[in-house]
Amino acid sequence: MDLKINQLNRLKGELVIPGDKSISHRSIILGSLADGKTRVKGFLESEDCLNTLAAFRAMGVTIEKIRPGEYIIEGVGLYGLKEPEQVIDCGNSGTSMRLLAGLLAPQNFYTVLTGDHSLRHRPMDRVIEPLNRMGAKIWARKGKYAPLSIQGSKLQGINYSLPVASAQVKSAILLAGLYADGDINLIEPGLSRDHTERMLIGFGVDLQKDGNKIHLSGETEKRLYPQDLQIPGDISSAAFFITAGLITSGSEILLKNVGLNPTRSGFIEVVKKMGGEIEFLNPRKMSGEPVADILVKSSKLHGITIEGEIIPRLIDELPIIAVLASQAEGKTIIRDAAELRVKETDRIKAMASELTKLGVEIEELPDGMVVQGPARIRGGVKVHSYGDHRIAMSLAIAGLVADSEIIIQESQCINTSFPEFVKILRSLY
Ligand SMILES: O=C(O)C1=C[C@@H](OP(=O)(O)O)[C@@H](O)[C@H](O)C1
Ligand SMILES: C=C(OP(=O)(O)O)C(=O)O
Repeated sequence: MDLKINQLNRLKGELVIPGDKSISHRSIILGSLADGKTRVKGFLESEDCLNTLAAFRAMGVTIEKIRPGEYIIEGVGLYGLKEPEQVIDCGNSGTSMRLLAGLLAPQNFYTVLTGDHSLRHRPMDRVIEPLNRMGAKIWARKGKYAPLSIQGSKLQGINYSLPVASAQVKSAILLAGLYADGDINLIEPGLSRDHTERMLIGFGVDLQKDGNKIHLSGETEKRLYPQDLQIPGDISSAAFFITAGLITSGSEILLKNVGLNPTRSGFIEVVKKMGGEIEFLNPRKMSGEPVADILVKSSKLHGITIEGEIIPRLIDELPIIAVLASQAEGKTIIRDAAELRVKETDRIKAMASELTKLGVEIEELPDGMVVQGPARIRGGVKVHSYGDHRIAMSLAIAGLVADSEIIIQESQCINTSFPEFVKILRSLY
């Protein structure tokens, strides 16, 4: 489907950003494993999270929709999942596949996980390797790719230094660890999003975290207690509209209820460093996560260097940061972000090729990119999403400052993480 975007200035208004994708996945997983009813409000009804939800229904969990975004999960306890009759289809969602691989490895049944073309070409060996070391029996196409077949088995603990800062790998091991004989000791090379740790603790699991070290004892009997969860707005979705407010002239927008977990909010640090006018109102906590309303105004931005420990804390925001950089004075250099090459598409290559079509001077690095701003965005151009939701939305925001209409091809992938994106964008015209 083509998405047509026209120039837009003076963005005004109050936007409600939909629920966090990472937390929505985890609410279904942990709610299903708890003993009793968990109520979730603000659940993100995007394709990825609905795939996780469908997987648990297929494993015998009753999940009732009360109203949009509100669900009751009848948790079956750690040992109550049932063997699904069918292959589990994770669609486009790396989070679903990697977290489920960890959870399914210690069950007393057999499962097969598959996904769409993109997901079947993303590396799964990063979870298979540590899980098999714990005693899991997981087989993969070419040892690395989905479909994965998992024969549940008894697991041991593990001492493991993660080779990449990945919340999905960490979470897969912790979910497997709920069933393991022996301790789980993890060391992360850099801090990645810590929603799994916060939520496991919130559900009553005795987990210790000290900087980049995580300990889950194998001694204590594990049990998850049901919760009432309110999911904050997704900072990764908010980033598109924050950028829109910053780069269009005469704009002032308020984004309500945005999650500001420090392991996720590297994007905000980048905006401030580039000179963005951004304010935080009404700071509060929501289900153990820091949240605020964000006021953003059109700003004069300048280029910066983004590298090192901040990268995992803004990994999904790098495509939209490339757009932000295209409107900033001077050079923005992004390094240490080779992980972008193994997301839904190669996001370095995709942004470099599509922003070049729009007239931006952008150079691809093996682990990042260099963007020279400020660029005049060329109108009358067709760009491609590569089937990747974050590429599609980043290009749409670039279109707001284009000379004339641009067209984003294959834009339906936006439903992966942000089905309301186009509606919210149109409300600003
Ligand atoms: O755990 C999660 O919810 C996620 C972790 C990140 O992936 P990696 O763990 O591969 O870095 C991120 O890119 C993805 O969108 C969601
Ligand atoms: C990389 C992403 O998600 P996942 O890994 O779950 O497919 C994303 O949402 O940008």
